[in-house]
Amino acid sequence: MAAFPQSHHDPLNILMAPSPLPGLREHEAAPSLFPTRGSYNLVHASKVFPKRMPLYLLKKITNDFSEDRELGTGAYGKVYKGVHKNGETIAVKLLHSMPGLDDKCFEEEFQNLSRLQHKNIVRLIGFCHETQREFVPHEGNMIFADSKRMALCFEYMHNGSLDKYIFGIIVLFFSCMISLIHLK
Ligand SMILES: Nc1ncnc2c1ncn2[C@@H]1O[C@H](COP(=O)(O)OP(=O)(O)OP(=O)(O)O)[C@@H](O)[C@H]1O
Repeated sequence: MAAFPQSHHDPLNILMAPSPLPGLREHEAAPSLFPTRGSYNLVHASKVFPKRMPLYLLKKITNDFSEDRELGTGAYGKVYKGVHKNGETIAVKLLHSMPGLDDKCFEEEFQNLSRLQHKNIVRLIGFCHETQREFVPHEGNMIFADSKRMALCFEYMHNGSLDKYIFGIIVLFFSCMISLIHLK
């Protein structure tokens, strides 16, 4: 049975988690993302299940996906540092719109990532899947069209990604080799 209810009327509903979330009793339902009183721990709350994060919130915490918040670029999109007003930090991967990345593909990827829970795997803590109406250039004119924004939010890794370490180790290895050759 699908973990998410499918709706043929509203494509955004395909990612809406039922309430209360599976495995939780009514009084244990995951708290809202938005802090209502005191500080709210984004990362802790998402230990229950990745949460829907509205686009406006992701824009707010990434300074509207500004360049100075870019952490890196992968095959599927850019990754931004999102800093919540309470100081919590997350990594927001804003997916490129690309052929083949439809709602079904996004949902499958989301389901797979949600199931991955291991201390050595960066944890998915939220997602965003929204359609906005906006002016876009089209054949020399500006037209009003639907634009889909999809993002995946992960725990922020303070030390960056493993590939930087591997690259660092390779550089260190070759510098040592060159020093040894010079000593000979
Ligand atoms: N959770 C994170 N915390 C901090 N930095 C991150 C995080 N995730 C990604 N990054 C940064 O963003 C860069 C791009 O990450 P991304 O996962 O998009 O691409 P990738 O690691 O090349 O994998 P792929 O393109 O296959 O998805 C990484 O190299 C890293 O520097």
